[in-house]
Amino acid sequence: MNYLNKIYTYTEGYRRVYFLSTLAVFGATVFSLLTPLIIKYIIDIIIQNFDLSDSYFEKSMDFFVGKSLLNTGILIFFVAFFQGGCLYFKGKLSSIASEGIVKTVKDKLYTQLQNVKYSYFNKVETGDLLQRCTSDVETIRKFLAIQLVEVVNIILMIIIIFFILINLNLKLSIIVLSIIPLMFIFSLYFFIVVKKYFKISDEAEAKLSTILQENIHGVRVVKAFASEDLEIKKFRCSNKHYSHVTYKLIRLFAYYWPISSFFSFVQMGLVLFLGIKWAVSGTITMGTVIAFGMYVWQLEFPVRNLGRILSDFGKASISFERIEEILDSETDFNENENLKKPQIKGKIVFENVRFSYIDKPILNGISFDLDIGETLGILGPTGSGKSSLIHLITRLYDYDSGSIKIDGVELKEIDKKWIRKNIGLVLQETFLFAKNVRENIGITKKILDDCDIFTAAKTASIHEGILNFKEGYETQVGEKGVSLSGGQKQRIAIARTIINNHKILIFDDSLSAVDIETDASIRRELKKKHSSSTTIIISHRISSIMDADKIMVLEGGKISAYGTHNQLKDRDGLYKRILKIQKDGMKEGI
Ligand SMILES: Nc1ncnc2c1ncn2[C@@H]1O[C@H](COP(=O)(O)OP(=O)(O)OP(=O)(O)O)[C@@H](O)[C@H]1O
Repeated sequence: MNYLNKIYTYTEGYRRVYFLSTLAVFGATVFSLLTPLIIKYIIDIIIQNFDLSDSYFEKSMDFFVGKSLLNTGILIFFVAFFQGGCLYFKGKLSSIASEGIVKTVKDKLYTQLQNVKYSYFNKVETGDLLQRCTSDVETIRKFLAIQLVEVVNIILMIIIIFFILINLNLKLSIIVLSIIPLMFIFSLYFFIVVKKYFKISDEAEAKLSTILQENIHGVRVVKAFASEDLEIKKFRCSNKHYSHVTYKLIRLFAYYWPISSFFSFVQMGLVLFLGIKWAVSGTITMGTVIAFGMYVWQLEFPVRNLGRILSDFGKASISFERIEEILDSETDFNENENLKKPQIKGKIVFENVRFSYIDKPILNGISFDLDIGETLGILGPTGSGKSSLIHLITRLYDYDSGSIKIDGVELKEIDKKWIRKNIGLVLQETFLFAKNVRENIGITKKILDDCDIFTAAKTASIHEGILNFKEGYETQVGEKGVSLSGGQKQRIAIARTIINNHKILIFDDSLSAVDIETDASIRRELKKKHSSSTTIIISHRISSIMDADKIMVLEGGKISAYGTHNQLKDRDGLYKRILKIQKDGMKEGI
């Protein structure tokens, strides 16, 4: 029930509406339970002309409607009208409350996903995350809007009917009501069994969404490798597992309904058999038997539905746990930390920096320094730790030991958001948003200024290219728009980064998809317009880094060579070898 406490915390701001909706439930329940008593009054007092009993209800009826059938009919009409009114308000108010609460949950989820640690996304699958943010949230909405209110309704109904039946006839009510605990225990047992299967089913559905999402995302790779058959097989296997689990759930429900029907039939059978027998012998009135029958009938569906609602409680609790897992995950930003927000000028000093992913050592004693406005080129084989190094500068990961200072301030003492806002990073993988080119370039700007956008695009050597698009800067990119070449996407991503005139610029292999000439032109423009920015360029292409003030060769997480192009070009080692390979390749026109 811990999750109920948590849900309670989310109801803040909507508790009054929820309370009013509970009152409406109460009203609807009370009105719905009046009808059988009125019918009993009609049969016993109006038709059979029995004497009034001691019951307050019959005395009140006699006072208000007398023995008139017409007046009683009008009363039934009003009871139905008020019951309908209460049901309307119940639906309306519980929907307002549940929608409001779900909105809060969605806002919290989205904010949390923006703030979770960068490393969080290494261990979660996108399909699973999407499922948590959509169908799990929907399960919570249904729980709050329908099931919770329904449970209150059923419990109220059982309590009120219990008191009415006891007052009508103690013996018959004990026999009839003794079936309810059996039904409840059965429902509870069912709920416990089914909860396990709901979790398995949710996980299977998430797996299926992940495969689907991955496949749609990577459809080009699948087609290029002609691996459609393999993908279909993978999907079918997952789909089979999902339908197997769902089938198990359906089978469990298929057992549930006949068994709970059996309980209901026994209950109704007892009322009819004993009630009519006692009515014939004159122990109770026929009106009482009919009222009993109506109450048992009224209870039948809610009590039978209790198991289903309880099982949905199970589903909601699983969904809630899955949502809580996201909300409880560690975030990157701690408001209480009160970290520094120094003005960033661009001096970077690494001293004996070591870093590992959990227990996998990646960087081993990295030391170098960069003055304001200097350019560092980093070269190294795949997996040597180049990206990891720049992830440390932006505090996407924190170093284990050693020191990184930005303008003399220890990096770990600088606010993460602040440092990221002050560093322009072009990532290795280019991602563009499903917006137009103009919006993509200015996505980090509050106000889109065309002049800034054009300047950034010109520096990234993409301005002319954009103007050649049919709709120019208004051209949609991303899923709905035209397909851009890899180089065009990279250059838009570069423009998006440099538009902010950061004092530190980092390019993580972000010129790999452009030709050598464009690469040189972009670097020339950068030097001209961002000469005061400290720049780090990671590249596998010597020509991209040869003009840098300093060049670092990274091998196996260690600096194997450090210097200028002139110092490294003749020194034995990786740099010289790659230079030769690339020179030879150019000569051969590769
Ligand atoms: N999130 C991660 N968790 C665990 N290991 C990781 C993670 N990211 C990278 N690695 C590992 O760290 C090592 C260095 O990776 P990194 O991305 O820094 O290399 P790189 O030099 O940038 O490679 P490339 O030139 O291919 O981009 C690799 O062995 C990689 O497998």
